[in-house]
Amino acid sequence: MKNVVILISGRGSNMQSIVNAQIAGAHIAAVISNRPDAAGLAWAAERGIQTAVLDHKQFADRESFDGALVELIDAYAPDLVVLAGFMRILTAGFVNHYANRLINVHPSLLPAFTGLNTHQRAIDEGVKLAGCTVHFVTAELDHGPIIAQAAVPVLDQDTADTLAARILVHEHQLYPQAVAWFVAGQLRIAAGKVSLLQTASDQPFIQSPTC
Ligand SMILES: Nc1nc2c(c(=O)[nH]1)N[C@@H](CN(C=O)c1ccc(C(=O)N[C@@H](CCC(=O)O)C(=O)O)cc1)CN2
Ligand SMILES: NCC(=O)N[C@@H]1O[C@H](COP(=O)([O-])[O-])[C@@H](O)[C@H]1O
Repeated sequence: MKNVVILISGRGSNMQSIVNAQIAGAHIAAVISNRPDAAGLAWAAERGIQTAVLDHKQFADRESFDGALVELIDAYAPDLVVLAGFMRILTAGFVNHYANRLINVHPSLLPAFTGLNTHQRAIDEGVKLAGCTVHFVTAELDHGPIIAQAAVPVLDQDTADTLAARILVHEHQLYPQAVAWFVAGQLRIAAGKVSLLQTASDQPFIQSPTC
């Protein structure tokens, strides 16, 4: 079994999709939040998953928070650390400690729209395709090697909320799949690019815009 630690900051819907996927070979060792009021904590605890809070506001700076977060996470002997709606920029020290075993889901088709407020920015720019990206995390924000993406059409009448809701459906499919590939040892990183080692049991994973 591979130990998976999931970091959240709020409702944790992506964490829930990963837990509900019951991924073969994955043990959800803990759900950790930087926010004491994160709704995902109660959801996880109700299902017997260990939870913890490390409030970033209790620390003088990023480095001290990240150092304490590493200590907390490492207590669960993680093979994989999953950022699922985790809303803190992590220091290079943290990212390097979990090199090639730290992933994130970002609500845009990276490299477009790094950072926050991605859906409103996509609408404001008039793009016709938006979506989500699962990637390995590097020190440079939202620029790590891409594992998988899902594209979603932007409709004329879309608001940030309607677009977010449509993309979230795909996040909830893409992220558990990416975790399953990692746990199965099917992901390889070379020269900043991720390749998927297919296995006989794999369904062809079609990554194409949904129209
Ligand atoms: N070093 C890295 N840290 C993080 C990455 C990354 O790729 N490299 N991904 C992010 C996730 N993320 C987008 O997917 C993201 C999260 C948070 C922020 C941000 O600006 N956070 C602010 C606080 C915002 C808030 O509390 O609401 C901050 O940290 O000052 C941008 C992008 C996770 N970390
Ligand atoms: N930059 C990070 C970021 O914006 N992540 C986004 O937060 C939303 C809530 O996630 P959740 O429902 O899993 O908590 C998700 O759409 C996720 O892509």
